[in-house]
Amino acid sequence: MDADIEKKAAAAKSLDWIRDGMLVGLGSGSTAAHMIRELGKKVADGGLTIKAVPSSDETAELAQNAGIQLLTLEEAGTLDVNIDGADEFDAKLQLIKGGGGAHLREKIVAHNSKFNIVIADSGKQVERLGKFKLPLETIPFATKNIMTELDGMGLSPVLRKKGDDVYRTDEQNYIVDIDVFEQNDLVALNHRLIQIPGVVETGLFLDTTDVIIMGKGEDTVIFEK
Ligand SMILES: O=C[C@H](O)[C@H](O)[C@H](O)COP(=O)(O)O
Repeated sequence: MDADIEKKAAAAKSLDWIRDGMLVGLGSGSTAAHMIRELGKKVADGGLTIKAVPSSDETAELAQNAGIQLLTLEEAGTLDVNIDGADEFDAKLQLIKGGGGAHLREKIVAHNSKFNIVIADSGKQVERLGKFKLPLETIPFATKNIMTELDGMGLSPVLRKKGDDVYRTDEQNYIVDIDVFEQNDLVALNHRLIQIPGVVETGLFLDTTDVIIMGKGEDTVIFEK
């Protein structure tokens, strides 16, 4: 089944959780983009009034074009619900995110939301996280040394590029992708990674998710905590 059909199905279903007057976190990536366009349609129809906080510059532009009223996180404070995509998820509702380099702001938005919904196509479901390389957002000043340290930990770091240039996040940091497939204790690993000065955030979302809506063909399957 076409992954995009499943992304659309999951995105459409997630709007069942949105109520009038809510403050909504908007994730990033192609699945979140489907959700934002659908949300925009509901707002334009006049049936729904919400305000939203975007998790990336790209999402902000998309949401503005969809007619969704945006707030900064500072203005919003705590959000009622956040809807975002994922690169991988497992049976414990643990995620790898950051394939699009947005996981720093995404994690901040998730942390500041009362309820977190993840939307994904069925190709994102895995038995064990780590086939997808784990993105780390790093401070440019420290990145070469961080990569040497990660190499010493056997994590095969790769600096993300965009064409011939080094990829820059919305916060103007770098992304280093690492191999965590052989790692048995992701909680301990995450803790160790975040302790390295200059590692700003990891793409491991281990305990933020409340519900995962997975597209399965044109239907959806729901996984709850
Ligand atoms: O940095 C990007 C985000 O974490 C996305 O939510 C993630 O990469 C999933 O993207 P997509 O829905 O395009 O597969």
